[in-house]
Amino acid sequence: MSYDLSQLGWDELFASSFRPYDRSDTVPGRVLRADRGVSTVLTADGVTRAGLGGNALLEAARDPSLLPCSGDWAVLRNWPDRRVTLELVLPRRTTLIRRTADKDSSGQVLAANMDTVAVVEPIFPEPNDARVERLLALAWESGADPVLVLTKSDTTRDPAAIARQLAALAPDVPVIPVSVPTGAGLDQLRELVTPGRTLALLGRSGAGKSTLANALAGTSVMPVQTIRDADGKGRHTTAFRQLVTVAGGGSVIDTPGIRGVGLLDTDSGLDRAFADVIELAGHCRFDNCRHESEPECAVQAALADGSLTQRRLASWRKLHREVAVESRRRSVRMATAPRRRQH
Ligand SMILES: Nc1nc2c(ncn2[C@@H]2O[C@H](COP(=O)(O)OP(=O)(O)OP(=O)(O)O)[C@@H](O)[C@H]2O)c(=O)[nH]1
Ligand SMILES: [Zn+2]
Repeated sequence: MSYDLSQLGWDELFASSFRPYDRSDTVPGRVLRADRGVSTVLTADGVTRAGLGGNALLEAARDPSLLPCSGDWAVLRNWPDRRVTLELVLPRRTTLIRRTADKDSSGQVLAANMDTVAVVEPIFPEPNDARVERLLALAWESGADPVLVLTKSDTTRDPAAIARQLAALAPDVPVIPVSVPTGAGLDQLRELVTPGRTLALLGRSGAGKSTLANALAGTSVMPVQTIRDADGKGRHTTAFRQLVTVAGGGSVIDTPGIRGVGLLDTDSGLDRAFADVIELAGHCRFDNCRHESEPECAVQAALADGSLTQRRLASWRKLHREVAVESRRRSVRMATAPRRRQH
């Protein structure tokens, strides 16, 4: 089998970062899934399983976020005994990364090198505004283009009305209601997985990510949970997660259904996700306006005329606080890390 890697997004830029490692016993490949220590990788010769090589282990010890993840392009090395090792993760162009509970961790990379991140939120049960805002901040932060996908649109009479409501929480983000059983909205998503393009799906467990990935891929390559709880929450039953190739080119990365996502310590994603609030704040009389009781505060004015909701402002403040706390934690970590290493 010979696979054309350009269908998966391999281009001149990735090729040039591979070149220094290009030897007779190395090949590039894209990570379909990464389990502890073993990655499933698609190369021009087909799918192969690779353990972590010495170099990759060293890199990961230095920075765990450099462990391979779905979507990574990597350097594989073929050994004379037919073993294959993953030696290096090539620099990522975009990275979907969340803060983990482990406070020493540099964050968990959920997916890499996607062009688009779909925040996947079900229409049934009711979409959760705060979750959508948080996931959109994470999606913006990744460097890829976000879209908001509202799944299970067949479960409500007027999905367009719900899409309009949610559009207010998603400035500059296309909102696409979809249904897998009826096929509604799927064509719009297919445009995001044309040859060379990668779409990552991000959303809570039961949101309908695997169902969507399967529908886009064209064949059922991932087991989908069949049990739907009475509350519509579903159960986390799928452990088999990966990047799937779409017939005709392109790929979809299905990320694990996540309960909570912590934001890391940068706020550029947050600023994009709350572009409406940032825009308003730019019109306040004082540069350092706290939007509380200052005179000529554009944010307070928007609250008064109803163009901004108290809920959204509170949500923005909450996420900002979270990022600030994480930022302080991180600087403390950085200050103490070298000392710790000496012991
Ligand atoms: N009616 C309807 N049900 C859907 C649709 N898409 C998904 N579902 C159902 O929603 C449930 C959850 O779908 P999954 O695709 O497993 O959700 P997931 O986001 O992958 O969940 P995790 O694997 O836990 O992360 C399943 O019972 C699906 O059959 C849809 O468009 N319409
Ligand atoms: Zn203000």
